[in-house]
Amino acid sequence: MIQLKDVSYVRLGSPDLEQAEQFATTCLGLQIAGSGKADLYLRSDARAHTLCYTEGDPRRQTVGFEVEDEASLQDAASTLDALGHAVHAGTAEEAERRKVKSFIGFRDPTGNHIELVVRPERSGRRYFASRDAGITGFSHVGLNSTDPARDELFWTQVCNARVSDRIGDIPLMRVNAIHHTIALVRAPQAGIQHINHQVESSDDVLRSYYFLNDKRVPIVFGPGRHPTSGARFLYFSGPDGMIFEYSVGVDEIEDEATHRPRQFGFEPASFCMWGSRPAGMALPST
Ligand SMILES: CC(C)c1ccc(C(=O)O)c(O)c1O
Ligand SMILES: [Fe+2]
Repeated sequence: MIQLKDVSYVRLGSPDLEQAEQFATTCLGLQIAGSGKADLYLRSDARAHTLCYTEGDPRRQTVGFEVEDEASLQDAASTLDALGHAVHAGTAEEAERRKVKSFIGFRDPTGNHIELVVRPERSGRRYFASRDAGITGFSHVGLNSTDPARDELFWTQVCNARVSDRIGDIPLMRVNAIHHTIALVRAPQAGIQHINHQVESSDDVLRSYYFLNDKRVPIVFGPGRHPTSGARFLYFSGPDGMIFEYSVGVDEIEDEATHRPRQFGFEPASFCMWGSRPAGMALPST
């Protein structure tokens, strides 16, 4: 069984790196960590980078997850290969571009590009962004799924993710004590459904609501509170239609052995207990 330790980074293709940089620094509140020929690296926490915009097709979206060590990576490659997933062994140059020691790439059953990485770089410098959004770190992703039940089996039985809760057929899955690191949301094709950063306080969520409104950044859901993780949240859209979420107060699963996933109905109250309705996200709004 593959053991995922944490989500590590997201790589997003973008035709306009300048626009991506502008949004990431002045709206989202990330810090530029450097740039390569066609790459823009951004930080949100102690890691060297957690988001990389790379010049190109915005449909090219990848999520990286950390595994323990080189032996675990090789085991993962064999497991995936045996299950019929084409596995790409990252070259030294590709690993350098990802600021990791080594990695493999494959697609999940929906076709999402996933990378497993060993020894992602950390930074000796403190994360310090020019816009103070209160970000404490990159925390989870929503992944599109053409068949959430099938993909849940892949993530739980092959990658050792555990379901913390379900909303309709959306599983919220953890890979460590944090309530969820991956959510699978039904969609017609592969892609990243949203990217979550944790912020320090509810004040940060509400401050950003007014700040982003002022900047004419489309707010697509919230401010609100998820009954599942308990987090207060705000979703807004960025370059190439990518949805970003700030949230604070995500539960931790205290007892791994006894936790039983709760089933919530596929209805607005299961996504927000305050009555906020999603607009511009493919979620139930009535
Ligand atoms: C996939 C959706 C929109 C969702 C639902 C619940 C939570 C949570 O409990 O924190 C999320 O973070 C979500 O993104
Ligand atoms: Fe989320």
